[in-house]
Amino acid sequence: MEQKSSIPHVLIFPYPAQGHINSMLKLAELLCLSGLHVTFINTEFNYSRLLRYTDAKSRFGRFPGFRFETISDGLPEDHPRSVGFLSLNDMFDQLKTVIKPAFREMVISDRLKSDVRNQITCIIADGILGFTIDVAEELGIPSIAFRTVSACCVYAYFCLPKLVENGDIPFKDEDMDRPVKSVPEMKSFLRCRDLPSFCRVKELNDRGLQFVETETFNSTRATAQILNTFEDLEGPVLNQLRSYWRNLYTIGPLHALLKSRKSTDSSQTVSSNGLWEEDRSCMAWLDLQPLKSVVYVSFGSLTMVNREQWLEFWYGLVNSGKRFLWVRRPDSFAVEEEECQIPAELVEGTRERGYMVEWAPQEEVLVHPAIGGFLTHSGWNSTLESMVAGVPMICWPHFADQQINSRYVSEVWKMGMDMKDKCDRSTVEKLVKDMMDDKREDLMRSTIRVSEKAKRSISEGGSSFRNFEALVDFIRKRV
Ligand SMILES: O=c1ccn([C@@H]2O[C@H](COP(=O)(O)OP(=O)(O)O[C@H]3O[C@H](CO)[C@@H](O)[C@H](O)[C@H]3O)[C@@H](O)[C@H]2O)c(=O)[nH]1
Ligand SMILES: C[C@H]1CC[C@@H]2C(C(=O)O)=CO[C@@H](O)[C@@H]21
Repeated sequence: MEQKSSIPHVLIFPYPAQGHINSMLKLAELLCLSGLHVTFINTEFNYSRLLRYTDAKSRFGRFPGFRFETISDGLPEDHPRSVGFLSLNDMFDQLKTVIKPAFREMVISDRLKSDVRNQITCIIADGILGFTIDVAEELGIPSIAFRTVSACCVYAYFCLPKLVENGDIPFKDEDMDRPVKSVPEMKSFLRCRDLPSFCRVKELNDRGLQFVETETFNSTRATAQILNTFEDLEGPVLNQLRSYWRNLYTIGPLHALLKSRKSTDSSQTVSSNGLWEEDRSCMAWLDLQPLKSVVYVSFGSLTMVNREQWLEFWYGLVNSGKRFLWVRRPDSFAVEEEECQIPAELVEGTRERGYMVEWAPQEEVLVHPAIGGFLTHSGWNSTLESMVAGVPMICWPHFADQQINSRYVSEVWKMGMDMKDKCDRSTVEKLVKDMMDDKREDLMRSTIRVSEKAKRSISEGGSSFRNFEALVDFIRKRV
């Protein structure tokens, strides 16, 4: 049996939003399976939802060296948190004024150590929570910045000074199709509209832009960095990133790495880390649908859709004549559903070929044999999940990294179509038909290629498999 004093104790702290908690919980589980002790911090608000809607407590309960801890985000219970842009700024405020001091106090005190666990030996925090690096430095322990977005997005942020110097941003004109030349690796395909949404500003002092730029450059101060991606997918950009981040571990797709590690343990299946209640009835509905016949529609955990957009998507899906499974989060509508008169043809088309849920077991849905395509907002987790499942995509990016992810999906990985900045029923209908019929053969060829590469990366001997082992080694050597 390993001595307590030699077991690393890792503190994991995600930005308090679904897309970040998800991948960092996967990492936590992988580290526990490797025998490390882990403390995982959530905000009280997110932790109570995680307990309500998932089996996280019992799943992690089987690791004696694992603990959940919570910090208040200081916001009232009914605050929308990260949903919508205004509330994003509220969260940025809370990070500075409430979360940062609470985090420091928790880590500096001896509270996290016990008879069976060391004091914290390493902090793995979200790559946009730079204050955690200061705390690690104060304690004299290593800090690892885990940026949960794509490498191509992070690289675009590192190019921000060049984008400003060359006059690419702030946007002066409205020509969103203007090619962007300041990111050398992307100059053959990157347009203004493909830059991460935080670049869509008229003033350089925009809060969101300053936040992502500051945090990106701050992350170079961490002892090491993690990305949920793989070498075969983003190789050229990763080479560039390594001039900023000398200790970069690419260990994705994390959900697939975890699944493969757990499949050697017979008691395990895919587990949810969702902050909404999963409606599993859609799995039974999928079981009744023909092979590859269903379009899965989901815009992640933060996207807001207005009434007009919602109706255009709905008409486009119904008019395509294809079957669809649509996730409509209860908090994703700017209007109350009762206020909307639903046209009879939509009700009828949905009854015949559609199914709607408020939150789905997405990882399981995407690998279901009935799924033929994914209409997605291009959040990074969804993109990776679709890649591994070998499902082509129609991308409708909403904000942040999604604008550049969707460009890579269509122009570089060629596993989908990008409908950014458009939302009309005829475009939706055409792209659904393209994905499911007219352009399917070509799309599937590259989709399968990417999927195979992803699976190879997490299999024994693959780059992410080896990098994860190296990461565990790195953490062990620093106890
Ligand atoms: O019904 C659903 C819908 C989603 N999910 C899961 O929720 C996660 C959503 O993550 P993601 O696709 O990354 O979208 P967001 O929730 O929007 O994620 C935020 O965080 C990501 C990681 O930083 C960024 O890439 C996104 O742009 C940002 O919006 C995925 O794992 C999905 O499997 C479900 O389980 N059920
Ligand atoms: C809350 C948003 C600010 C930036 C974050 C992000 C990132 O660049 O790491 C991606 O998606 C959003 O969830 C985050």
